[in-house]
Amino acid sequence: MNLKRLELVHFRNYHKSSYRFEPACIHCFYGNNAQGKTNLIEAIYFLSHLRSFRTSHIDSLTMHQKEWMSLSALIESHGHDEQLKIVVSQKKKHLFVYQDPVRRYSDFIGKLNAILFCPDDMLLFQQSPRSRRRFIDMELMKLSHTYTATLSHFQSLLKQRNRLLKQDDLDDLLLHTLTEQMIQDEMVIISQRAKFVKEWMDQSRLLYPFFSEQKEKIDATYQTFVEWDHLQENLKMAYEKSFEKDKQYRQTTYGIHKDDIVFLLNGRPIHEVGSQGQKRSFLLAMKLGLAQIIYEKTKQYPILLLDDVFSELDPRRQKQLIQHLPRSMQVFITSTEPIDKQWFQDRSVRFYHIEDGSLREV
Ligand SMILES: Nc1ncnc2c1ncn2[C@@H]1O[C@H](COP(=O)(O)OP(=O)(O)OP(=O)(O)O)[C@@H](O)[C@H]1O
Repeated sequence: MNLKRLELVHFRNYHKSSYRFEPACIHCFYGNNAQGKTNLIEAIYFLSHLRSFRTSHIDSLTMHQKEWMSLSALIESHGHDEQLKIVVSQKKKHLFVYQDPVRRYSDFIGKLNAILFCPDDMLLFQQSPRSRRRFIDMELMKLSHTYTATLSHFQSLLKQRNRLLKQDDLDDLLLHTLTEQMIQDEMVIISQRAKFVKEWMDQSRLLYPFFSEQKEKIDATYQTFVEWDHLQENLKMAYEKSFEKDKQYRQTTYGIHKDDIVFLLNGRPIHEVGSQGQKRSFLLAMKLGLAQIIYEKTKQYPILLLDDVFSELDPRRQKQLIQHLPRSMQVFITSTEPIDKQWFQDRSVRFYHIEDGSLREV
């Protein structure tokens, strides 16, 4: 997959700019602090995920004193071009493919498939289970419409169930019907999440030795609230057991909305035992591993966004990262210093200087 053209209008500190990018090329952006490097990466990420990786306040993406912003992209996927556009106005997103409005987010997310690696990723190990579930869900949503539909159906059932549990004259029959339907969705979601984590780790494990000096073993497990064997019966039993507790607490106390992914270094949770360097190596292997499984599932690499990661990596890891970037993958890298051209060997690479929301090829 390639981003061939990007247009930003009133996006953060970009007034109105349009840029063309070479397919399968590494694009390096450098410039001083606060010039718009991360903003550019954020724009591409937003087109991919329909959300920012650094704010949940969508209005902060619009340039100060402006009423709206828009992002347009010409992408190439499996040899075909497609035009995507997002307009954000009064905190609402309006989506278009070519000129046609798109109503469902699921019909837009993942059309531009980008994966991001940024310094804040280190927080993934420490943050709440919710952010780890969200990470997995975003990736699965980009890969599967069935997953997106099932997850959204489950979330609406969960809301209904919680609303019901808050009522004084609780309808037991309705509660059981909703629970039955939730179990059906949960079976799909649990198996897809667990399968995805396994495949992801199988790839990441192969890449980890390139970024680590030691011979640690990395792994990740998907932890759900019931035992795996006889999943359906176990889910039923878990809900039956928790009915009274749910009624008492007036909310659904068990379910996949409490699941977690635990990342392990030599069998122990990495957030408890890992050094900063080990966590970075783990993340590098995870991000490139993710690109690899996306390639295996879709037969094309996603776009890789590397925001300010070079300042976090020692020269050996920087070099290993560049050398392990698949040749057909389009990459966008930001840094405060120009990156040494020799590191890219015979790879197609372009350099840009960013200043005050504007970029210039150098
Ligand atoms: N909504 C907005 N409207 C106008 N300017 C904005 C808006 N949001 C952020 N900015 C400006 O964008 C700039 C920050 O851009 P960005 O985060 O991309 O910096 P950067 O080049 O990645 O810097 P660093 O190297 O420090 O990470 C700041 O000057 C900030 O004031």
